[in-house]
Formats: sequence, structure tokens, C-alpha cells
Amino acid sequence: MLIDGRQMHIQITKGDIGRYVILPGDPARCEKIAQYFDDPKQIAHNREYTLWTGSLDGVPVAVCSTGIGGPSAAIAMEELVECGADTFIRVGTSGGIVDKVKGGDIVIATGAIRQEGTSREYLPIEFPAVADFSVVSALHEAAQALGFPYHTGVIQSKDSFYGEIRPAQMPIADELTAKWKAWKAAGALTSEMETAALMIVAQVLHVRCGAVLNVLWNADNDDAPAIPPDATERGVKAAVEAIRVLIREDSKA
Ligand SMILES: O=P(O)(O)O[C@H]1O[C@H](CO)[C@@H](O)[C@H]1O
Ligand SMILES: O=c1cc[nH]c(=O)[nH]1
Repeated sequence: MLIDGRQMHIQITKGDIGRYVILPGDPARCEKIAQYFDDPKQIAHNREYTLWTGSLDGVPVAVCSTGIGGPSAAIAMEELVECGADTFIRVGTSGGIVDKVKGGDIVIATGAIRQEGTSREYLPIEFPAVADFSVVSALHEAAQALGFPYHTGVIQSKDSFYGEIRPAQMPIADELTAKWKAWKAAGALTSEMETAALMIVAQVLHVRCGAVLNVLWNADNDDAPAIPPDATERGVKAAVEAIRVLIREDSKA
């Protein structure tokens, strides 16, 4: 929605960005991600939304933070699409669910459990939050090329960070614990807060979206989690490389 010629929240307009956008949650991560671009430049900063642009292999790319949780992430995607973007890769931090997913790993999400509220205001809960196949395929190629330990599969998105970290302290502890147990039994890989909403908004707006998550720790296995020093870097490198793959593949189409 334009107010005085700029999108109300992200404060940019059509022509400011190209079609490819990386979406971290944390605004402080935008500048670091933009350093992988040629000619990085900050173009906007409003609320939780920081935007940098640049290019990869001569093609315009951007990074835009989404803040924490589905509501602000959905707003970012809606406004970025109005400005011409159609391909998104979320990159963020997460906590491993199944035992094999450990701090320092990366996870490529093929779909996300919709344990959040935003996506329910777009589509009924029966509709699955799934990643775009070409984005998953590009992330897969990137992770293999970079040689990082990675997993591919379903992740969980939820609204309450502390509902994940301290479920026993919540009045609905039984419900939270039973659901976590079910996700784990089904092989859900890692837990974060934005991917399901982004995938559902992308579905509704007919654009492409995928996600790569850096795993900080495994919530059930690490008593005193030691966050690997490059834990937030690996997913970023995979996302940037995947954008290069998509640029290459899209140029053939
Ligand atoms: O590292 P980011 O992208 O912010 O992602 C994760 O970190 C935040 C919680 O600490 C949530 O936004 C969660 O999804
Ligand atoms: O465990 C974690 C770590 C980061 N972000 C989350 O949402 N959960």
C-alpha cells in the first residue's frame, strides 16, 4: 500500500529492487548479507525493515529484514511483491527438533508446520505451507557446492519463542509438549518463526519462496548450548549461492 509514493512499511517503491530478495529476520544481518553483493547500498530503514540492494552476476538483488514472527514477515513480502519482487529466500536462525539436527547444521525447508496465526488469515489450515521447488533445488545445489552439513525436509514455525524454549512454564504446557513430541516423531527438523507465513503468502501471491535455516542448537540435546561462531553465516552463504543458481537457471527460461 502506497503512502506518499512509498510502501507504507518498507518505505521503498517500484524500481528500487529487482526480483530476487533474501529475507533475514534480524535487521542487523542485512548489512552483513549485502556484503556478498556487488555495489551494496542501504536504501531504506523503517521499523523492523532494513533494506539493502546490490547485484549478483550483474542482476539486481536485495535483502530485507522481516522482524520476528509471521505478521511483520507477511507485510514485508506483500510490499516487496508490489515493488516487483517474485523470488524469496528466507534465511534465519532456528533450534533443532529431531536429534540428528545439531548446532552448526543448515536446514533447507521443503515445507513448514503452520503452528502460527498469520497464515490462517490467508488460507485455511488444511492448505500446506510448501516451498517452491526451484528454490529448494537451488538451495540444495548451493549447500552441496559449499560442503556444509545440511538437512532437507519439514520444519516448524510457531508464534511463541519462549513456548518453544520453556514450554513447561506455560499454562498450556501439555499442549505444547504433546505437539513438539508429535513434530519430532514425524521427523520435523528445526523450529523457527516466519517460514510458514512466508510460504503461504507466497502461495497466495503466486511468487516463489524457500527458506534455509541456521541451526543454533538442538533444544532437546544441548544442556548449555554453545552457538558455533559461524552459525549464522552458513545459511547466508547458501542463500546467496542459491540466488546465483536461480539467476543462472532463470536466464535459460
Ligand atoms: O534469526 P531470525 O531470522 O530472526 O529467526 C529466528 O530468530 C528469532 C527468534 O530468536 C525468530 O525470528 C526466529 O524465526
Ligand atoms: O530455538 C530457536 C532458535 C532460534 N529461533 C527460534 O525460533 N528457535
